[in-house]
Amino acid sequence: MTDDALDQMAILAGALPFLKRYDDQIVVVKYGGHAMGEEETALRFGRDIALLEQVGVNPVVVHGGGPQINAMLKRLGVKSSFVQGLRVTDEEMLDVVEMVLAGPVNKQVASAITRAGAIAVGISGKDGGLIQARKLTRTYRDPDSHIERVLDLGFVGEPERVDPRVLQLLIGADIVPVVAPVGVGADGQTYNINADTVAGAIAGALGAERLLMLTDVRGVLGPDGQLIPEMTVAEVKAGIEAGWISAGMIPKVETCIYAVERGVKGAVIVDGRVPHAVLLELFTGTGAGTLIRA
Ligand SMILES: Nc1ncnc2c1ncn2[C@@H]1O[C@H](COP(=O)(O)OP(=O)(O)O)[C@@H](O)[C@H]1O
Ligand SMILES: CC(=O)N[C@@H](CCC(=O)OP(=O)(O)O)C(=O)O
Repeated sequence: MTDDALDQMAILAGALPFLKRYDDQIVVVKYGGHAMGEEETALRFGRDIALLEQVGVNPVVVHGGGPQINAMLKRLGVKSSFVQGLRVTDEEMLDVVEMVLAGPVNKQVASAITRAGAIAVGISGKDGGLIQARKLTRTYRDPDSHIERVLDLGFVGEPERVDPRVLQLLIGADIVPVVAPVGVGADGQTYNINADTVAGAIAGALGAERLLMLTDVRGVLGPDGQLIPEMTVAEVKAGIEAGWISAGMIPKVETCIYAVERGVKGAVIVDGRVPHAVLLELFTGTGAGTLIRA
């Protein structure tokens, strides 16, 4: 038995009460591009997801791939920019984003899970009408004129409607769905959507028991830099207002709020760099990151 399998066994040894709680429940796991790291990290993640499936949980994986898109853009010599944490996406950029997310990244994640003994199928939000999207409209206040202006990020979208039937079919057949965050408009236009947002929308539409957001920080850190194990929606909103929750953490906590307000029992931000982060979060009493509840 490998060290990794022994670690999994050790976590499962005390997990009986938690196994009952999550039996046949849906757990949506957002696997961020930063958490993916080297091939061995992806394989270890795949083994944890396969184990969840094998012990009776129904995992659904939504992956990102920001750093992987950046690497491909570098190879192609294409420059990219972000506004409010979102990639400005023109037609050329959209081609690269879809190619990378729905291509190698999606297949690498699905194949890591399948190699570990479960069956995983990779799809994008365009398959089976999963994510009907619309162009994202955001406004910002011009700091000089104080006039409210519309932000144009090109083909960046937001989910308008999630049709979970394709996911339910796969889950019903004991297949782990692996979703790339690309959606399609009513007119057939493809949209690039932030993976956190897609994970929240899918967790809400499926009535998931838990949403786990795997990233490369320990969770939400307070003003003193200490990890906060549990927060209410009101406390999160106060943290954003006060400014100590900022940058890339904002879409993450906003996604968690969105999900818990739609009935997801708990949304957690977890450090995906920690070996077996998913198992530790679900199957140990203390959890590993920041739990956000209604
Ligand atoms: N209060 C906070 N606690 C933890 N991280 C925070 C906080 N405020 C801002 N951040 C930033 O948010 C980042 C996580 O978001 P991001 O890099 O977009 O993750 P991912 O690539 O996994 O989607 C952290 O690396 C950190 O720099
Ligand atoms: C609109 C937008 O910004 N889309 C993201 C989609 C991938 C993503 O969200 O990846 P991570 O979770 O690894 O950050 C992008 O183009 O990078």
